[in-house]
Amino acid sequence: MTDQVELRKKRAGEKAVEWIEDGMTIGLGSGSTVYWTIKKLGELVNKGMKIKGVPSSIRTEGWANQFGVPLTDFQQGTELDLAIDGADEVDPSFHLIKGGGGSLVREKIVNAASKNLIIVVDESKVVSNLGEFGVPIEVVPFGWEVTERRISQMGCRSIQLRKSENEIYVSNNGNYILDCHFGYIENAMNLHAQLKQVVGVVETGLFIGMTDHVIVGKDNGVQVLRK
Ligand SMILES: O=C[C@H](O)[C@H](O)[C@H](O)COP(=O)(O)O
Repeated sequence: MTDQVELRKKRAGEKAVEWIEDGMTIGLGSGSTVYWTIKKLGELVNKGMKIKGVPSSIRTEGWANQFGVPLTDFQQGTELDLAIDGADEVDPSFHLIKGGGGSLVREKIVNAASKNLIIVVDESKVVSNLGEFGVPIEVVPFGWEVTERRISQMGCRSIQLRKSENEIYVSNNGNYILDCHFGYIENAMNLHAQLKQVVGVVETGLFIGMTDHVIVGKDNGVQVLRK
């Protein structure tokens, strides 16, 4: 990754803390852009801000611990005021493809539990149509081959079982991920609904109608997109 891309991610990630207020409970998304949010949030906590975070991945939990961001979980009747998360693609309706880092299920649970969702991205993630980036689909390992065949019959142009260093990638939930290219997606909500009907599918990386604001990191600053 170039320094310029990293700078754009940093700008977007850091900007998001401006929406965080004392006393809030925050959903902490996953990925290299949210890393900057968590780092900045750690600075604010060290200066006395009182917040708690609910992490959406084991990696995020590690960063929160590293930067001194206090954590909580859903067991304690937690209500999330705000969630901040990254994305792999954002379209003009703020529909998203997420899960490039494999955290889609926990991210969707955290984001759906939050009153508001802010997405932080570098400008390369803002697209006119979803679909260039394959849709990650988390599936139960048992019978994944059958699940894959069913999804292939749904207009999927290519489908790959995600691997990491030649081993099958296993999500934080113990599941596999299929990366599915459908070409440009005309109706993301329909596609998501159809995929969810397939036995063995746990969740899709299509996040529809959840996002309130998008913060875009650019070469010359940040842009805040509002609905
Ligand atoms: O599973 C990973 C998440 O959906 C990430 O939020 C997404 O992949 C964007 O990550 P990054 O900010 O590293 O591009």
